[in-house]
Amino acid sequence: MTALVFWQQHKITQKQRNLLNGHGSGVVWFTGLSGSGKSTLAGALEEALYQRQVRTYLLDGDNLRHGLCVDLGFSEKDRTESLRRAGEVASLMSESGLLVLAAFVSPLRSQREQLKEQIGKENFLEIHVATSLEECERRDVKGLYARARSGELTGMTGISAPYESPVQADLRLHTESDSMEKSVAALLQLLEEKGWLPVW
Ligand SMILES: Nc1ncnc2c1ncn2[C@@H]1O[C@H](COP(=O)(O)OS(=O)(=O)O)[C@@H](OP(=O)(O)O)[C@H]1O
Ligand SMILES: Nc1ncnc2c1ncn2[C@@H]1O[C@H](COP(=O)(O)OP(=O)(O)O)[C@@H](O)[C@H]1O
Repeated sequence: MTALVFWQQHKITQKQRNLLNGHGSGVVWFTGLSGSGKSTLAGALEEALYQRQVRTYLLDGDNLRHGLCVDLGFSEKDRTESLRRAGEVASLMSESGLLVLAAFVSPLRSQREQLKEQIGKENFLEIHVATSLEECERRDVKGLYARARSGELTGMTGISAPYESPVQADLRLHTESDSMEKSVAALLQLLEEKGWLPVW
């Protein structure tokens, strides 16, 4: 069958937008159990970047599920589709020149590999928020673990659905031993090494 849609190559590139902004762009992808600290750390990093005059956007799984992914649940198939959509949005935002922070459980290695492919390895940093299940359950920020233990909630990541830790994350954060400030400093250093921060 002959193709019906064609890729339109436009003139202004990501690199040119980066030059205009004075900083690089890409996707900083936070993965970890519910309650591990993804949103908190991504939010703290975004504040630090704002102070450095870096243009950002924070994509949060919980928020996207109110709109773009409202039709999807938490089966493996639905999670994979939700992550694919989030990956497309993150990729477009990164191309547009933003430094995108993405906070999603993204539980399976195959899903994260897919995201890396979709977004492009050079535009992607994988951050593992490596908080133990015991600690996430102790925090139980949203009461989901209690509901999962009582049997009211099925398919809860870490309890009745799998979480596969990254083997080679670009950075692993330990919220049980390290302060938020220390984690944000490590993230900023990684972004500096990647060349995404302003040079001034
Ligand atoms: N079964 C189950 N498992 C895990 N999480 C659940 C579940 N049901 C609802 N929630 C809430 O949904 C948030 C995770 O959404 P994500 O889009 O990040 O998940 S995923 O990447 O598609 O796995 C997650 O947000 P965070 O706690 O911020 O991780 C929960 O608030
Ligand atoms: N060092 C730390 N870094 C990040 N979060 C921490 C830390 N210590 C305690 N917390 C707490 O852990 C909880 C993490 O919740 P949240 O950021 O919503 O996690 P997630 O987005 O992964 O579900 C918050 O209540 C936060 O205050």
